Amino acid sequence: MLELDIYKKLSHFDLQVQLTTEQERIVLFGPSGSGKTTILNCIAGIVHPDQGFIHLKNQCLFDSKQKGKKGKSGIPIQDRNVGYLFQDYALFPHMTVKKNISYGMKDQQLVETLIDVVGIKHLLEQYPGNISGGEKQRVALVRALATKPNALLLDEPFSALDEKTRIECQDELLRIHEIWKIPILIVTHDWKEAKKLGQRILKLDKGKFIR
Ligand SMILES: Nc1ncnc2c1ncn2[C@@H]1O[C@H](COP(=O)(O)OP(=O)(O)OP(=O)(O)O)[C@@H](O)[C@H]1O
Repeated sequence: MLELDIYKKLSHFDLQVQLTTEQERIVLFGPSGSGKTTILNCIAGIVHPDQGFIHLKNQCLFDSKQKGKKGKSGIPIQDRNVGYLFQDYALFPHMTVKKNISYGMKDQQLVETLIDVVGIKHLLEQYPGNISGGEKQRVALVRALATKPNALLLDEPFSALDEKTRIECQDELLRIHEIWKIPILIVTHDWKEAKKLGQRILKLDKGKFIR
């Protein structure tokens, strides 16, 4: 379960959102600069809310009411158990696909299942520089999940891909979520993608959810 209630002063407006979910795929949809990435960054621990709390699976990631570190910056990024997938893949270029995936891997059996579901077995010995954008994004997805996160954050994960590859990656994400039920937050600008992937779509404008 993911539960958050956060407030953060941004340059042009205040971000103020509340969200509770068990294991849904939630799409954050809104214009550029409305605060979508900041919400994901707060959950991941890259930026810190000014006030509020974030709880994930019985763990308090951040709580401004608590004294000390947890009240200021929350628990460190590496201890949050959150998978984060960016638009630009962020694979380690000097490591093979296999090494990239093994980095931080917690469950070998699960990783082997994911490699099968996503269909990247033939790429394991390749380096990121030698594989296509769609392949990189599949590898990055498996790598994000290999750490067995309690939640998955996807920031415009498929926007750089061509239509066909995008649809394939979306389908793979849906398949993965079927076998592995965790909260997934997806940022997208594509309404078609939002409707396909989101079990709930939250529209954001100037830091607030709107109807
Ligand atoms: N740490 C910060 N402190 C103050 N303001 C910030 C901070 N991070 C981002 N902002 C501002 O907050 C607003 C929201 O940024 P954010 O990146 O969350 O938007 P977004 O909805 O993800 O946009 P896009 O769709 O273009 O990626 C922007 O106006 C940005 O300049």
